[in-house]
Amino acid sequence: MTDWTDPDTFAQALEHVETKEKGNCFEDFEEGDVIEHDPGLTLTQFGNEQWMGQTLNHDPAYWRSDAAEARGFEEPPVHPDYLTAATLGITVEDLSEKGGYFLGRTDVRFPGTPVYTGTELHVESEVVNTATSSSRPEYGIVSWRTRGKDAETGEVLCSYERTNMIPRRDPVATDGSGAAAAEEEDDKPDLPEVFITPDGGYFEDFVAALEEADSENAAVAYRHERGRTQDDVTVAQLPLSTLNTAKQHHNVDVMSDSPSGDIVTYGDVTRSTALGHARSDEQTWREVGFDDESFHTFVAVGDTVYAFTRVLSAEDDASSEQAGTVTFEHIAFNQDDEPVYSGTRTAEIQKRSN
Ligand SMILES: C/C(=C\C(=O)O)C(=O)SCCNC(=O)CCNC(=O)[C@H](O)C(C)(C)COP(=O)(O)OP(=O)(O)OC[C@H]1O[C@@H](n2cnc3c(N)ncnc32)[C@H](O)[C@@H]1OP(=O)(O)O
Repeated sequence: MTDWTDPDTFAQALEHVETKEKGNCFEDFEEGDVIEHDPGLTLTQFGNEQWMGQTLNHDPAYWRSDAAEARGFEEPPVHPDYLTAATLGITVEDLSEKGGYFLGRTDVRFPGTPVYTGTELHVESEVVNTATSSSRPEYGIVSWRTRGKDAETGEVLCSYERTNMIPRRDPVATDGSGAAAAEEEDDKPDLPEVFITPDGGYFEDFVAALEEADSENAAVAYRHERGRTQDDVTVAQLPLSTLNTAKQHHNVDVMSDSPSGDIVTYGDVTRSTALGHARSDEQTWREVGFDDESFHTFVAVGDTVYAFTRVLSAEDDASSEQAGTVTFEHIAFNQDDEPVYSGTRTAEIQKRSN
């Protein structure tokens, strides 16, 4: 009788069997397709606190009732970074589990916030674009519009457009024009002469720094001191806690043979950590949205995520008298000073006068 667990026999069996595949390839996506994601999760206090704790998002309004009430919340709400990460995590099984990297995201908005713990999340995505990668014949580039909804009321809580590389079933011939164009780019830096750091983290501090920068060849740009070295918790545990099944985060065996050569940090962990560092140096009132987010290179276990901020504009038009609106560009970078993430963020920042 054949012993299927004999190593030689088993190796032969493995060679002959089919693998029941998970996820979809590039060819499976067509513009206009709408995908209702089956996974869903309850946004729990534990999940919220685990995410915020590990990414250094320690703003007391999300942890303590008195601080929450002082900011106009009924109770400590679900953090927008956790809501975003959970919305995306739920989509991975259908959209990107096959592999291929999260390249970028834009138009991240929270129409239904504040969201409180206990809310059940139901997510759907629509394919908005499919494109050939001119530099990587084994991949295509797909963009989806995703909406995370309150499963009970249908209210949209979080919405964004995201772009990934997705493996093709069949590689195509490409002209390599993408890479060639990149090489031709004139990359002479055009940095200002002066870099200004705001005196504090209130709205008025950002306004004053921008006014100072306006009068000379200067930018309001600075780095944050905190760093967070990536470990098993941030790389594997946090994405799985959002039901993100991307093999990039938890399958060392498969990833040893991939462009990164190792498991890598979930893009939402990288950006939330960098944003946590930035927020620790400001008086946030509310998060408004994020645009033009890009993931430039991999972050792996042992890498340290730091943050750099450039202040782009400040307007006195917030939803509350107690705050003003500030737009930032945040760049997450590693221990070798390489940018790993960048994006613009609009947030309402408390006024000192209140
Ligand atoms: C949730 C999740 C996974 C999931 O979801 O399951 C994750 O968290 S995973 C971890 C987070 N993620 C990363 O760790 C990736 C970091 N990144 C890189 O390591 C490099 O980016 C690369 C190795 C992937 C590629 O390297 P690279 O080939 O040198 O990169 P590029 O040439 O810049 O991009 C190639 C083509 O993507 C086009 N492109 C780039 N960015 C955008 C954008 N924002 N929108 C639209 N198109 C874009 C580009 O225009 C080019 O197109 P062409 O092929 O046509 O030229």
